[in-house]
Amino acid sequence: MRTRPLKVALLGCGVVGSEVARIMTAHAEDLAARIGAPVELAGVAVRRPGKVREGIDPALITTDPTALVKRGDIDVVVEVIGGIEPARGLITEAFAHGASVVSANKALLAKDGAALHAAAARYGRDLYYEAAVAGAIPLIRPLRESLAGDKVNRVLGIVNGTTNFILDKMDTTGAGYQEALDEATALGYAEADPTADVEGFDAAAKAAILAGIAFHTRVRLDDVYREGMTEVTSADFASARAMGCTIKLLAICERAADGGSVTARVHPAMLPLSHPLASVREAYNAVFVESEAAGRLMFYGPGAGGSPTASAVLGDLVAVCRNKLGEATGPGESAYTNLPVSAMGEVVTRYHISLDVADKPGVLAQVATVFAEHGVSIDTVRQQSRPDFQDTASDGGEASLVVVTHRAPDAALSGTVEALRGLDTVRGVASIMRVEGE
Ligand SMILES: NC(=O)C1=CN([C@@H]2O[C@H](COP(=O)(O)OP(=O)(O)OC[C@H]3O[C@@H](n4cnc5c(N)ncnc54)[C@H](OP(=O)(O)O)[C@@H]3O)[C@@H](O)[C@H]2O)C=CC1
Ligand SMILES: N[C@@H](CC=O)C(=O)O
Repeated sequence: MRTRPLKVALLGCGVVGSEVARIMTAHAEDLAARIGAPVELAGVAVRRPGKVREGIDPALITTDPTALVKRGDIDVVVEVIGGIEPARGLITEAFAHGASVVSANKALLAKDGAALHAAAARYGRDLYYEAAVAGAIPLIRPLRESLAGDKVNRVLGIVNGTTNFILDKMDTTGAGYQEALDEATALGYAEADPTADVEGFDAAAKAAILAGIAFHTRVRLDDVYREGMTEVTSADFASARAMGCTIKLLAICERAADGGSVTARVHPAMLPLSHPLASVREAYNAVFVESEAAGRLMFYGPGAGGSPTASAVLGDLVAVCRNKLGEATGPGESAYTNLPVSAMGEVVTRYHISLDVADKPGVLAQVATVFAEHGVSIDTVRQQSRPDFQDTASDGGEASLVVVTHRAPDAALSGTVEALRGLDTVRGVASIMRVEGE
């Protein structure tokens, strides 16, 4: 074993960084044995130097991450600050000053992954980011390396722990949205600004990364259709239960049947209780991969939290350190196909639409005609009178009409809903939710 240690600069010492530092110290001997050289924490960059940080030598703390990465003797930079800047500039400086980089920063990788990969290649360094998608779950490496000889056609996943935690609590305990979010934040799952979680930005970033790796193409954050989960109500859960479903915020990346394009989307969806992803509880993540030769694979585990995420960071650290010692780099970017990313309108799936309608003769026929005119085939219709509503315009009361469709293009469904809103007898569109799984 080499005795001279590899030097690691830790940028950020929050939920994830503090766990990385703790495990580096606690498992120093094991890490050294696996790498073939000891690893030494050479500096820890933070924003608030006065904060007590258990187990970290105060002499290592700095508020100048740029000076740390420019020192010239750093072998690996671990970036767990998050956000776009200064993280992006620091990673680029790290490459320029001789270091490889391990990052957990999905927001940055989804936005600027291509430029960062190009910079890493230019300087002959590694850029690893297993922790950026689905926390502790080994996913990037299996997709990039283990499935490199296969053709992945679909990736369907629960990739945000915070929203899965909230939806699970709402479903199983009847908890309110805010109560469940507060609990997820206290447990360290949520981002500093939980908007990124609940509005689906975090999952969209992960979907962009996953789609890019799975289909060997370039998918940017802006290519991902995104809907958050803040509008999901207890009434939606009741509708889902009536259909034998639950509701999950899903990231779905698909290759078109003709192989000529891909789509990536994030939105809440009803999922049959029999689907393996339906039983993913609390902040757990799971990703279902469908490939030509391997068939269906499922990856499951903790997707957020300091210690699980640190596990993925340290796995990358070991790999990058081994590459350093071997004076090699690992597999770089696999984006070589440059497939176009289709718009959401071209996505084909099923829909659950809940309408408030006047409860009088002919309404069902009117509604069915609108679906037919837009080429959307109805699978089931359920009507329920609503004694709580009084019809102001006519003799009848109001009814709730739940339509579940067969598979149809998203654009056709949007057209249908727009036309339904124009009917006098349709008082409102209470909810529209996609239905995934068979
Ligand atoms: N938390 C999780 O479960 C997961 C997080 N991630 C990703 O990991 C990364 C880190 O997340 P997390 O640990 O939760 O974030 P935190 O907010 O807990 O930690 C951020 C750290 O960065 C430091 N920091 C912020 N700005 C600067 C700056 N300008 N210069 C120096 N240091 C700075 C903060 O310093 P100070 O301590 O002084 O405030 C803090 O130590 C993010 O990219 C996140 O998306 C990925 C998977 C899961
Ligand atoms: N906020 C994220 C953390 C991991 O990426 C989540 O809740 O999944």
